[in-house]
Amino acid sequence: MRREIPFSKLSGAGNDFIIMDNRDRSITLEASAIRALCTRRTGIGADGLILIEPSETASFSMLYHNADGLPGTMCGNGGRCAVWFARSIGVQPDAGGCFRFEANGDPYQAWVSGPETVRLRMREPRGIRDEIDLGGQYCAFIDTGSPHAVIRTEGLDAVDVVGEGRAIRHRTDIFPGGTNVNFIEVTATDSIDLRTFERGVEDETLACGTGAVAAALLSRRLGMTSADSIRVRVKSGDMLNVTFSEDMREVYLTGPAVIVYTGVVKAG
Ligand SMILES: N[C@H](CCC[C@H](N)C(=O)O)C(=O)O
Repeated sequence: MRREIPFSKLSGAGNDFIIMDNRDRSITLEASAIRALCTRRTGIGADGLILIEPSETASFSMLYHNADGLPGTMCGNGGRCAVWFARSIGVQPDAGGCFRFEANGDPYQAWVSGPETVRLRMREPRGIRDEIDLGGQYCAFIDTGSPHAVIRTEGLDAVDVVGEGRAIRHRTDIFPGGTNVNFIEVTATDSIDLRTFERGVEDETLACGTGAVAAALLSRRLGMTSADSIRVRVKSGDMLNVTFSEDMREVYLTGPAVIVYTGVVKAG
């Protein structure tokens, strides 16, 4: 039954999310309803929809859906926005200022590190592949909570992110579950520019958190950058920061998380 559901719309460096408090588990949304809410012009419009749910092991559980209405894998910007939203509805950090939540069965920790700024400790990366032949073009791959192919370019503005990204996203012969596709341009030994084609949104988004982490880690691993703290400028023009230990097991993503507006929507 359709009912009035309060929500907030958040932007994590331009990656935007509808977030709802479902700690009482009263909200049930079919994939088609989530897709309609995320559709721009006819819905609220967002790259994804997040439900904040109860958790037995942490302060809350983040249930993330892509704009296509289906549950997604980890969303880094969504995680940062979920923490900022949770704080706005009264969720308290521990004595050390740490917010603990779970997502996709993994534990996450986050801290408010500045005004409208959240720092998130990411899961250990997996599945690294340094060089994959796409047929005339090469990419690297890493799973930072979500699967990401990373391609180095020169002249990032001119790249056909949607056309090329979509083709690589569907190379299920190489990436069985599909993949997000990131195009990077190295701008300094500690900075890169990034544009991402997102699986589940099926379009270029203005930012991607797990993609920024993937791009930063692989740029360092493959010798394109040489710092352990990388500035990643995303399509919106915002900066994400990715900091990591030498063995890349400890990885942090930091960037803006802003409540753009709050409202009430009829859905269900
Ligand atoms: N935008 C997200 C990634 C969502 C992952 C999703 N596109 C998928 O592959 O399921 C982020 O900030 O990390």
